[in-house]
Amino acid sequence: MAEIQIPFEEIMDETAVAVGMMDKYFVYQYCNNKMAELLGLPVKSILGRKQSEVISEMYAKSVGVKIDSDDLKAWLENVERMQSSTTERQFITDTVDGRFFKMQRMTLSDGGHVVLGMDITELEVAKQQLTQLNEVLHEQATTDELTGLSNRRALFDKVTIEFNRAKRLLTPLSLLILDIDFFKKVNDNYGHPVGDRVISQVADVLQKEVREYDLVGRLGGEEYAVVLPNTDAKQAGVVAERMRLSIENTTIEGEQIHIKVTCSFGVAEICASHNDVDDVFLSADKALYKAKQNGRNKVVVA
Ligand SMILES: Nc1nc2c(ncn2[C@@H]2O[C@H](COP(=O)(O)OP(=O)(O)OP(=O)(O)O)[C@@H](O)[C@H]2O)c(=O)[nH]1
Repeated sequence: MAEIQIPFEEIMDETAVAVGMMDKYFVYQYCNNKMAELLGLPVKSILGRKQSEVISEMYAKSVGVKIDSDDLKAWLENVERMQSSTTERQFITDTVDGRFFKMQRMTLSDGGHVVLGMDITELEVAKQQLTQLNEVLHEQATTDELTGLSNRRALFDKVTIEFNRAKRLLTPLSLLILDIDFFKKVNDNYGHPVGDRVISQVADVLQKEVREYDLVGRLGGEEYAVVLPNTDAKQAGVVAERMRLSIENTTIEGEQIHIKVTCSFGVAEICASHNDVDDVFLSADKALYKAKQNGRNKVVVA
């Protein structure tokens, strides 16, 4: 059988894979065009030189692989330590000019090292765009457009998480439900857009009154809920009273309009008789109903 001659040089020059070979002292013995492009240096300035020298030149000229460190010496030592301690490693590296490469490094039986790199920039960029898009979609799915507060769904999710945690850890958890009093009159007297502004400004007031781990959400219309982890009914009543006063003292300004509104609050702390989140909402809702019955602009604790 005739011996097959494989044109390695030709293949290496045409392949999309970056290929570099070093001996056991990390001196470059081979480097194809694609690897030279990855390192941002000409082939002739790579061959016969130690990896550390090549990396230092790359760093000094701000080309090739991005080195996220101010301490090049420590960075190099770390690279060589890793290269000596493992026989194979895969990782993703990015370059100063914004490309991404999936790298594979192998130690050969003679102690030499082979480094392969595949340009995956398109894939990485698509992945980043997808992540950003997911964040936007998540934001849209959980945020109330008018007020920027959490929407009903996100609020229920949060209450569910906190409900389960509180039951497990035996810590208190309170829920406030509040509703703007006689809001229909605001719409009737000033129109729907002004009504929207009122809903939005009340949301701002509520948001200012809570701690960072509390959650204010809009249940819909002119109704809101506030989740207060680690808070018993007495403390929640104090928060609700503070919110009630703050809203009462706020004037909503617009073109030639100065509107004052009040809110009624229902407060419920979770207790043994609450089997699920719906039970807590029901208790807070009943308290809110009482607040309305008792003349509005009131806080009623269940
Ligand atoms: N501007 C505006 N109005 C809304 C929105 N959602 C619901 N509404 C209005 O809010 C009003 C709520 O009225 P009611 O449920 O009768 O309650 P209320 O007038 O506040 O009376 P009480 O709650 O009993 O004090 C209705 O007129 C709804 O049309 C909204 O997103 N924007």
